[in-house]
Amino acid sequence: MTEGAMMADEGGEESGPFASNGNKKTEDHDEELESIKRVTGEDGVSYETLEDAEAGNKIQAVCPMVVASREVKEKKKVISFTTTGLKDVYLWIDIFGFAVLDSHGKVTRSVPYPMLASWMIDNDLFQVQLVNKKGKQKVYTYLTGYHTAVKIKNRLWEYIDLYLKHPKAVEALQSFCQAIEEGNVVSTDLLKEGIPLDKEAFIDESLTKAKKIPLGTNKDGTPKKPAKAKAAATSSKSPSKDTQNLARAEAELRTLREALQKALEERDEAKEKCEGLDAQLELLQLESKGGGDGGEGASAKAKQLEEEAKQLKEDLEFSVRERDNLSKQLENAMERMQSMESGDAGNTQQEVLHYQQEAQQLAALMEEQHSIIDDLVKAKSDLEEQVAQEKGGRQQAEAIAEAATNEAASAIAEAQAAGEQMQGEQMQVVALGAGAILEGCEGLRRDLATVRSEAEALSTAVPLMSAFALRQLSDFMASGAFASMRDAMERYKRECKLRKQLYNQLIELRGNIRVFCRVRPLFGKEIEEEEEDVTRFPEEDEITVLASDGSYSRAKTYEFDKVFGPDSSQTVVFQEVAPLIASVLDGYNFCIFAYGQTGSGKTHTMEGPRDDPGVNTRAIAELFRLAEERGEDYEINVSASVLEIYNEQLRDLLVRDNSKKLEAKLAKDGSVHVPGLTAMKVGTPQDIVKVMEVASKNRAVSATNMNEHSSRSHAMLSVSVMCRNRISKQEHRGKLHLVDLAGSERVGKSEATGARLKEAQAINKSLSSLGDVIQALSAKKGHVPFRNSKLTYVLQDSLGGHSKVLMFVQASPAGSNTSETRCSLDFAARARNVELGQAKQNTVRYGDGGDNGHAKH
Ligand SMILES: Nc1ncnc2c1ncn2[C@@H]1O[C@H](COP(=O)(O)OP(=O)(O)OP(=O)(O)O)[C@@H](O)[C@H]1O
Repeated sequence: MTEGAMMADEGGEESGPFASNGNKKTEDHDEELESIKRVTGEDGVSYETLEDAEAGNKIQAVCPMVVASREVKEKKKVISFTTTGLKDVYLWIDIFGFAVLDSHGKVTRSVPYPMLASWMIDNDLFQVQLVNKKGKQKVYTYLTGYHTAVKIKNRLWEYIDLYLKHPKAVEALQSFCQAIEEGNVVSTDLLKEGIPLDKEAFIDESLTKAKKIPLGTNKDGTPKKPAKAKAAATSSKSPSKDTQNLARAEAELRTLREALQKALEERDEAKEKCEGLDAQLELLQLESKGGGDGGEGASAKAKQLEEEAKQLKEDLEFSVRERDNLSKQLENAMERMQSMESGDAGNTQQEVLHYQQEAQQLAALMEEQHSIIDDLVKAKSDLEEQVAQEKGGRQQAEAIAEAATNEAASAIAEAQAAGEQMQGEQMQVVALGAGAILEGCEGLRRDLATVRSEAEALSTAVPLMSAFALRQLSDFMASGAFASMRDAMERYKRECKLRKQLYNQLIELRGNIRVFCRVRPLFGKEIEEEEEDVTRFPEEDEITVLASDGSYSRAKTYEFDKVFGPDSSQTVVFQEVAPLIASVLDGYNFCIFAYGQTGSGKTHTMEGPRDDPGVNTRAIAELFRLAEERGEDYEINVSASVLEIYNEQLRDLLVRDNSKKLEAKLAKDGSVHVPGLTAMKVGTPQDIVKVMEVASKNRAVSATNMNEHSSRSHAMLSVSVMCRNRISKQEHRGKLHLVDLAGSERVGKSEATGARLKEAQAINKSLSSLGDVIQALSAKKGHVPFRNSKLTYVLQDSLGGHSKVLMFVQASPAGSNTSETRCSLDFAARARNVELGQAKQNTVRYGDGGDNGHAKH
């Protein structure tokens, strides 16, 4: 502990935070301390006091003499003190004493007190550990604002500089550094424990503090018990034990004081000796410099004395260190006694903890402020940069503008000069031009006369030439050449037809899905809004879709089995379907479905208007026509059912109450049945119209808006045909599915909410499942996901079960529908690649127990 503190205790006197020892050698010290006291206040040095002192600029200021290092580990290196902002600086400062400054900041006196206390600055936390006037160690924590912290820090650097300039301070500092080197430094904080630390432990302890861990750790580095708890534990002990402890501590203290006193005496003695020897040495050196006979002897003596002095100095240093150790032990003993007398230590500890908490909060705030300041600084520099750039740019622009102005001026001048010259030249040009025009007119007049005479010649030649041509033509037609040309043309047509037939046969064999594309005409609103028609038909059975603006930039051409343009009538379309219908009578399953976005004409193609029916009615009429053609030998039974798939539920559209739940079932032979679905017997083509009407009515019952509803559900008209050959006793059972799918553009659209969202999701699910099924079929995958939706499940025996399939891909020609049209055509192109395999005929001999009653009436 400090000399001063110890002596104050001894003498029973107290003189401020740093007590005097009453020793005559330190009398001056006492005075100095008194003067310090005036500005330091009762509790020790506080920044505010210094500030006040300086603000008045009258009285002397007191500052701590410190050694500090930004890196605690480099504590011994006290030379470089550069400041780089507070943020990342953990500053550990040890006070060696106090320097007294005058109003100009000059050190007038210094009072070195090595190892008196420690200061720590961590951002806005400014902590001072001092020894109060009772010689008791106390921690004072000052929470400062950012700017104050900066000032304190800067001030400390100033103090350090001043301190280092002061010879006494340097001396103290050197001994301190040496003490650190030798590992004899005792942390002030750990003096309480009376444990002298080695250098490493000291550094570790310092680092712990720098990291803001509550003050005080045990020797092994574990956190100490809070003082309060300690106090509580102590209070629970019996009073006699406390008394014993106190007595023991007093005895220890006495012993230590004695030892210290002895050490001090030894030191003073050694110092005196040393000073005497120094004086002698000086004298001898002077003598030896002066020369003479005795020079050599004197010089030898001087050397010997120098050796002695050196030895004594070392002894002195050793005793100083010894004394310091003893001081520390003494301080520790005193501390322990005091903590037994009062709960002060606990209070201090609590105080420290409290301040540390507040400090942490403030540190967080500071952090925030720092980042704001950093942002502001950055913004400022950005702005400055911008301003500089703009300045540069403006200067450049001004230079360019000036150059342009100059150029313009010279151009104007040149233009004026040229203008004047041109006026004369222009006159000449005009005169020349007029001459040329006159000449041209002359030439034209001459040409006109020639043309007139030629026309007259021709008017007489043409009748003669046409008579000649007619004669030639009749000769040619009469000749064999014309006949052979006509033959060639007919042969070509036949070839084409044959090729088509062969192709169809190939399709038939492979079982490819046939794809017919039909483009509807632009209608009403689209014409009004002058929408672009983006479809072109470059070749037969080819369609090109242009970009939405009608350009060929992203044109894509598709080839299908048949392509019908907007002018194609229902009759023309059906002509292509009709040949396939016969297969139903022969016991084949045939599925025709229409795919496309809403309003692309699916219903028009499949159902069509009453006065111009579509595929459904025409197909059934064709069935009856073919049956009739087959004559008496055949017995034909036709029945129809209409199924709707709405929101992934099956509905029977031939009954009024369609609340009955229907489920599709897959039979062992791979055919799909819907148990409970009504099948109506159809005897004539007109009957199918009635069936359609019933279905339409029942569909309308469950929907507020029929048209809207039709776009959001799939409708499937299934016609079952039983055709018996009375002679061969063969029975063919064929099925014709006619499917009008929901609008495909709903796939992926999700803006809908509530009921619409549910519908959209259901359509999405079923059509994407259809896509997956098509994909799996075209990739010839082993597993085809028919079960993923009701639609694909119902179509399983058409798409996967040796059925013939025809797909109508419907397209809108409007530019606004380009992307939907492309999607539909891409989908159809994929479908066209699907090879379902050769269709299977369902034939039984009805006399052999085949089931006849598959139709319900
Ligand atoms: N080829 C065509 N010739 C003349 N008009 C047509 C043609 N195709 C469709 N239309 C007309 O276009 C409109 C929309 O056609 P349609 O109702 O058949 O479309 P859709 O694809 O079935 O629509 P949704 O998916 O909503 O049921 C109807 O007024 C229909 O008469």
